[in-house]
Amino acid sequence: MTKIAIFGVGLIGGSLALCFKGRPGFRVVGHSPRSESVRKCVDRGVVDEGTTSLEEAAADADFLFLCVPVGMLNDYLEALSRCPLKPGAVITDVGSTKGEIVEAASRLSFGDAVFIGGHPMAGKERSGVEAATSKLFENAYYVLTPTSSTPETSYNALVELLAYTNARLVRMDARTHDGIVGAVSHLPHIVAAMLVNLVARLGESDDGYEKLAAGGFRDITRIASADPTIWRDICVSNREVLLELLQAWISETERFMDILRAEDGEGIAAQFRTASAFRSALPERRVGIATTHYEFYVQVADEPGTIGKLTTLLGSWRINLRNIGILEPTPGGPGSLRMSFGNEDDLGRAKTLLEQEGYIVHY
Ligand SMILES: NC(=O)c1ccc[n+]([C@@H]2O[C@H](COP(=O)([O-])OP(=O)(O)OC[C@H]3O[C@@H](n4cnc5c(N)ncnc54)[C@H](O)[C@@H]3O)[C@@H](O)[C@H]2O)c1
Ligand SMILES: O=C(O)C(=O)C[C@]1(C(=O)O)C=C[C@@H](O)C=C1
Repeated sequence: MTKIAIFGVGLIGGSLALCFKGRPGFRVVGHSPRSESVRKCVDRGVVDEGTTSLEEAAADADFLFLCVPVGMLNDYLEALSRCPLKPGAVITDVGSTKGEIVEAASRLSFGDAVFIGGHPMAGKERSGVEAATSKLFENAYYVLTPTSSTPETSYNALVELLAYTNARLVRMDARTHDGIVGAVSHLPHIVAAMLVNLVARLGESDDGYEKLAAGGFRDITRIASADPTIWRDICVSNREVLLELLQAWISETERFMDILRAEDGEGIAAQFRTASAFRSALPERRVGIATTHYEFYVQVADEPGTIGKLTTLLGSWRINLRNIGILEPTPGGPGSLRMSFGNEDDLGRAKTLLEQEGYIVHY
C-alpha cells in the first residue's frame, strides 16, 4: 500500500486527494487540526481516512503533501521534522511561493525523508474542499523545485505519482519560480483586487458603476474574489519580487499615459497589438481531455494552404496528429503551429520529417 497524507484538505489538497483516491494500492489520509474539517472531507469521500493527529497522518506515509496556506508551511515542516518518518518518504508542498519554503526545508532534517517543493499552476477563485475536483490539474503546468541535494530517486518517485494529476511537470529553481509566478499570477491578483477597490470607491456615489460593470470588468477581476488569507500569505512571502513588479507596473502605466497624453493613436494601437499577439501565443489549456505532453512548435510562413501542406506531409508517413494550434505571428516575425501527438514515436518521426523538409521545429 502506498500511503499518501494530505495536510490541509481544501481546494488544492482535496483535488490532489481525488486524483489518488480509489487507485489500486493507494490509501489517502487527510489531516486537519479541526475535527469538523476532518469529518467533512471523509464524509464527502475525498479521502479514505482522516485524523486530527499530525503524527498519525505522517506515520508510515510514502508521500506527504502540505496543502495549507503559505504562512503555515514552515510550522508544518518543523512539526514533521520532529516526527518519525518512513525512510525514503517524500514531503512536498503546493504553496504558491517556493523560495522561502525550499530554504526553510534545507535548514531542517527529516531523517531519511526528503522535501521537494511543488506548485501546481491551477486553481480557482473559490476555496475549500467543496470546490475540489480531480480534473483541476489536467494539462496545467505543475512546478517542482528540487535542489542539488535532492536524490533523483525521490524526484522520480514524485514525478511518477503526479502523473495521476495529468499535469505537465516542470522542473525549476525556486527563486526563478517566484520571479516568474510573481509576474503571471501574484501581480495580476493584486491588480485585479486594486481595480475592484477603485471601482467600488467610485461607485459609492453613483450606482451606475455596478450596473454597467459587464464582461470586460468581470473577466479581468474574477480572481479578485480569491481567498484573502491565502493571498495575504502569498504577497508577504513574495514581497521583494512583488515590490519590484509593482514598480515596473507603475512605469508601464506611466508609459501608456505619455502615449495617451500625446494623442498618439498608433502608439496606443501598437500597445494593444503587442498584448494581443503575446496573449494569443499562450499555450492552450484544456480541461477534460488529458492531452499528451508530446508536442512541438513548427515555424511557418503566414500564407494560405500551410496547414494542409503540413498535415498531408504527416499523413503520408502515417503519423497521427492529435491536435494543432495556430499561434499568431508577431509583427515582422514568423508564425508557428503547435502540434501534439499521441506518443513519443510519432513526435520524433514528425520532427525528423519536418526538419528534412526544411522546417524549423522547437519544443
Ligand atoms: N487557490 C489556488 O488557486 C491555488 C493554486 C495553487 C496553489 N495554491 C496554494 O495551495 C495552498 C492551499 O490553498 P487552497 O486554495 O487549497 O486553500 P483552501 O483554503 O481551499 O485550503 C486550505 C486548507 O488549509 C487548511 N488551513 C487553513 N488555515 C489553517 C491553519 N491555520 N492550520 C491548519 N490548516 C489550515 C484549511 O482548513 C484548508 O483545508 C496554499 O498554499 C496556496 O498558496 C493555491
Ligand atoms: O485560476 C485561478 O483562479 C487562479 O488564480 C489560479 C492561480 C493563477 O494565478 O493562475 C492562482 C494561484 C496559484 O498559486 C496558481 C494558479
